[in-house]
Amino acid sequence: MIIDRLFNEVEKNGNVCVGLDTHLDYIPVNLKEKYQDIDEVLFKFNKEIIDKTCDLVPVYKLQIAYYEAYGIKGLLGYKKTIEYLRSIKKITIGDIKRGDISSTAQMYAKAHFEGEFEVDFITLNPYLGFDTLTPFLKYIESGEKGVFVLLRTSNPGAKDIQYLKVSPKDEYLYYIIGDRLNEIGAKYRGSCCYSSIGAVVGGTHVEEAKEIRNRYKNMFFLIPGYGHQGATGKDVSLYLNNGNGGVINSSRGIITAYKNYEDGGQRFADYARKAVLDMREDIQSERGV
Ligand SMILES: O=c1ccn([C@@H]2O[C@H](COP(=O)(O)O)[C@@H](O)[C@H]2O)c(=O)[nH]1
Repeated sequence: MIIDRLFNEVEKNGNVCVGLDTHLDYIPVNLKEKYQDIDEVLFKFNKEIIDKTCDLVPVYKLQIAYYEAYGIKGLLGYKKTIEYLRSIKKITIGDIKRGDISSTAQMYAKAHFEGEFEVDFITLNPYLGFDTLTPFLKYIESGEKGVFVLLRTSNPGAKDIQYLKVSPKDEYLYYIIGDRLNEIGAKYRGSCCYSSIGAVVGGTHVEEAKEIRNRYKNMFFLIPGYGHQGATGKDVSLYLNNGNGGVINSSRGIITAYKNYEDGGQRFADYARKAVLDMREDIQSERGV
């Protein structure tokens, strides 16, 4: 199952998920000058970062907005990147945050679990209701695909809706979501004991971390918020379980790390590697590894 593959990759390579949120402003001028087409610029930048980090990380996440924003050529850059990652057997997360009525969700599933934009995991937004997840289940059942559903996000506005107290137990709304996902996900657990239905849990809020980790023992977490949004190794470690059970995303903190160095433009991929190594150490030091 895909979740067992991810679990094993984490055992081998640690928890860092490199976020390829590739804005053209993040790409050094010297690289942009070499290629005419946007898809090539995006892909070449991503490829250099992937080649320099793939022995250190279990998974890559591409936030699709960064590619959609550049139109057809941008999406071609997305396609080339995920194809490359899959060709070197790295696990891919398409951060697409979709969620719609089931007839439309069926087409989202086809779009991102088959064909030109095929990835291993996608992110979903459950706020239209749990029936919106149904079209994805046949892919999850095949063992080849998984999803991360938004549970409690990393942004300050998470408090606006996700923290509303809801009857009958007067608990935060995100627990209602989590409990139901846990039930649905029980059918799709791998031998690692985690389900291929995982959750997105922002690492920036720590007060409820222990409760969330304990309550959802069989749920694998995608944890954004490290670095640029302020979460530290200590914060994100609260969402792990013996060093596994989650991957921690950093996008700007890794792909723009080169901007802190004078020779960064020439060596952006080396500095991305350094940022991954520093992040791994920061997380592992919390476990005393
Ligand atoms: O709660 C959430 C869910 C998703 N994200 C995504 O993660 C990355 C974070 O980027 P950084 O540059 O490391 O801040 C980005 O793709 C978001 O869309 C999130 O931040 N929080």
